[in-house]
Amino acid sequence: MSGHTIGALLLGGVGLAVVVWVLHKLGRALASIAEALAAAAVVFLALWWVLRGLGWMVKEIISHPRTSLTVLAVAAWCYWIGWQSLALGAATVTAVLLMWRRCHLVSFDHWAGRVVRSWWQRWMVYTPKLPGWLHACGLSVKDDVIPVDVTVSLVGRKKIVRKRDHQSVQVPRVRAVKSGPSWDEVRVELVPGQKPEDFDDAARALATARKVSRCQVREIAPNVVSIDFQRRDLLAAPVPVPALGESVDVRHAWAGRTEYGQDWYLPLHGSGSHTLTAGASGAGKNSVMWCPLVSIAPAIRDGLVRVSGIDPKGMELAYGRGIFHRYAVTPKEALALLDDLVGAMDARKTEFAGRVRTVPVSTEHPLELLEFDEIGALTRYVDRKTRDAIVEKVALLTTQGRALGFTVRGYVQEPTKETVPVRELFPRRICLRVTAKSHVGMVLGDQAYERGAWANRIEESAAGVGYVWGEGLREPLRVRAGWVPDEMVKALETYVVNKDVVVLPGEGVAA
Ligand SMILES: Nc1ncnc2c1ncn2[C@@H]1O[C@H](COP(=O)(O)OP(=O)(O)OP(=O)(O)O)[C@@H](O)[C@H]1O
Repeated sequence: MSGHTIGALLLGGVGLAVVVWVLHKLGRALASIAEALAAAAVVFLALWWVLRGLGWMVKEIISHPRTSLTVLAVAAWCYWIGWQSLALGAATVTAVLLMWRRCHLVSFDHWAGRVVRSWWQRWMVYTPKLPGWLHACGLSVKDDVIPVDVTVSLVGRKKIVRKRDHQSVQVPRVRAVKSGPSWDEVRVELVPGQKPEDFDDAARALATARKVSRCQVREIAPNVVSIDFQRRDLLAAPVPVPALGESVDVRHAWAGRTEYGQDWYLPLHGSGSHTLTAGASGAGKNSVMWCPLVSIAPAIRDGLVRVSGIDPKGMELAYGRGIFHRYAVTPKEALALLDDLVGAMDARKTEFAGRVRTVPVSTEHPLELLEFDEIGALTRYVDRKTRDAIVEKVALLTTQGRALGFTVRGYVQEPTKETVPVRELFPRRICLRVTAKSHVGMVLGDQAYERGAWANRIEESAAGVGYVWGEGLREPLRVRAGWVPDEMVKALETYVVNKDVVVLPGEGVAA
């Protein structure tokens, strides 16, 4: 080998060593850059997820403040004070709530029960299950435009893929759930492409999906409907009049049952005793009239309560004619009866003025109870002079009668101002089944319908069912008057008229 070749080989070897060394350095520099980039990506991703998590938490706290704050409070309590005291506190609160529920079910349900139940129904029933039910009942909107995925490869080629198996489906979102004693009101927000009528058509299918007997749909706003499910109905069957005792409280006469399955009482004397009951034909107005009379039967027989009846149809009260101390059918007779009552009231006023503030009920000064059936027939459909006189007398009795022991109970089919001009003078109103939504407001006042008094939706088969509102009731209360069959009216008459009869009308009469 010549010296020239050896020199070239040596030079080549050195050159290769330099190249390897440069590559080695380059590799190490690239590796540390890649490492730094990877570390930065990990930090960035972690930060991104933390921020997303925080954003989600803030959103949840704002949109569900009660649930989130409860969870936070429980977690904080467990962390700072310990779970034992939390368990003890929870047990104490539960015991207090149970006692409250036992002592006063209606106020418990209004302030606590329905809040917890609404929360439970929303998160355990409607939020997880309603989307599936809506979808199954055809109340979802499918996005028929097939999604297109665009992929850009490294070499710049665009690849278009149409996925047929991932069609998106939009389902109405649950906005709020309000759970009453019998009904759940679930407000949902419609998605574009839907209209409230679609929900009306699917109401029966939705009831089946929820496994309840009834479902109704109400339009709340152009894009919000309330889907109402009836969970249970304690007033589905007629309410029999229970066996009543000899002791009677005319301020607290048994009248039927409430939707909570509790007894419903009406005052026939004192504050809030003048009562107007509205209901379409066959709504059960007569059971609202007869039932409290049955429960105060001993007081009627003993002369502590004197019942007068105005019966324009000449049928209903005539069936228990013997119960009534005064009785009128024609407008002329009605006016004479009212004149007599107003005269008695004036006499009592003269006798007691300045001596007592409320006349005590006694046999000398009995509670005068006027049952005015079909009040509209005499305050609208008679000649003007008689009508004005009747309206004037009823107004006198309702405005001055309370403290003097005079109570008026009127019954009307059509509760408009023209039919019952003295409507506002009755402090207590009962709305049985009516034919128009507007009648609910006329009887129970503004907002009654919005707050759940859906008297226009009561079925014809549910005679005696109605709503009461006001007088300390925060929400309209669904009630059903006790069912008084004809035999019981006759038994009441016999008991009142014949002093030898010892069997109370509520006993031994099949309901
Ligand atoms: N509380 C009740 N429970 C069950 N069924 C009832 C009740 N009240 C009434 N009914 C049924 O409804 C029918 C009609 O009732 P009711 O005569 O009281 O109606 P109404 O409102 O007075 O009608 P109208 O104004 O036409 O006289 C009764 O014959 C009875 O079959």
